Amino acid sequence: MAIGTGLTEYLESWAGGDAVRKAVAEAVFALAEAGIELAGVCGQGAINPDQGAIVGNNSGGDAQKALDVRSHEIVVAALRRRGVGMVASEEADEAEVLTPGGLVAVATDPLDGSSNIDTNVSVGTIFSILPVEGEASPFLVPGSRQLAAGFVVYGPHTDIVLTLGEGTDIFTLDRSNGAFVLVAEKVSIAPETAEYAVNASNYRHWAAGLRNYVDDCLAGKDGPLEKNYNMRWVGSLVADASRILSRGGVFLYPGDARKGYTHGRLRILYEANPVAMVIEQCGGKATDGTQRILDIDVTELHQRTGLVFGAASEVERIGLYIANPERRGEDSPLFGSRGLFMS
Ligand SMILES: O=P(O)(O)OC[C@H]1O[C@](O)(COP(=O)(O)O)[C@@H](O)[C@@H]1O
Ligand SMILES: [Mg+2]
Ligand SMILES: [Mg+2]
Repeated sequence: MAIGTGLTEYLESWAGGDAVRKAVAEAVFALAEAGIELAGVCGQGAINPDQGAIVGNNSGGDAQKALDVRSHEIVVAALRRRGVGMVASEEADEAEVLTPGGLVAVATDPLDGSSNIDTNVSVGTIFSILPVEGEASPFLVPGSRQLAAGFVVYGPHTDIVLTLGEGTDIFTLDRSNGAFVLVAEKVSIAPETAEYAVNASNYRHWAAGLRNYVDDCLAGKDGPLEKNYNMRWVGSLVADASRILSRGGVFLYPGDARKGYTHGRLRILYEANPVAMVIEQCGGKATDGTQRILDIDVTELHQRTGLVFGAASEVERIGLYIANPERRGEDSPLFGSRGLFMS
């Protein structure tokens, strides 16, 4: 598809006469419609002072803001209008049937990064589109079953990052006419990087392998990795993922020793799986530290997972550090020539 193609033409041409593809396309249209509405709502900021108010807790135990609840309602209403069969959301304990007989189900984080909402930092809506087949839950399957996935980012511009399983493409909202326009096709992530993203305030809770990796990044050119690293952490997964799509890098949110953080913070169904599919479709990798995210069994809607994704070689390097903490990753062919165990 040519750069500048509208989302409608792009999806209609991809779907053709295939019933499941048409259902996927309808789900993406729904998410685009919800995205336009949410971009407006988020853009109001403090003009609407109640948005940041805490109104309860979601099933993950996170504080739920008024805007989280509103985002959930906007996304669910759009999916219902477009005939999506079922929805599972960060903001609802249970999955909900929207359209009996619908061919696809959507798992969503309706507002990712909502703790940032008052600070005018990019937030977004993450989505995973799965097939509905028989009576079994469409959600309790590995992420490799996703038909499509992506996220909408409400930042200086509103983007939809989308994969239909044939590469990852990016659309930007043209605010003059309300249409999403293809701006980047078949995005690729360079396998090597010297930029990592991690919430380093958790350092003391990490396992030795991860501490060793970050220590070696901090040692820069003088350490075993023999290059200077840069660090970035937005704290909105969609914004950190967008940066990695545009200029490379790796993101780490591992499990750690804090109570409730054994499997990290991020939820596999509607955060890690869709981001992992997007990243793999760019040639990157996504693991829980050692295991491929898309191969992990999902047994609960709000299941958590460690998440490491981005530049393929760096994700592999991090896996070696985690798997062999005592050897500081020196088994890796990617390790610098001055590894700690090398003469
Ligand atoms: O505050 P922390 O521990 O750095 O966690 C940041 C992570 O939490 C999240 O905000 C979780 O998403 P929600 O805002 O949807 O709960 C991610 O977007 C982000 O990567
Ligand atoms: Mg989130
Ligand atoms: Mg959220």
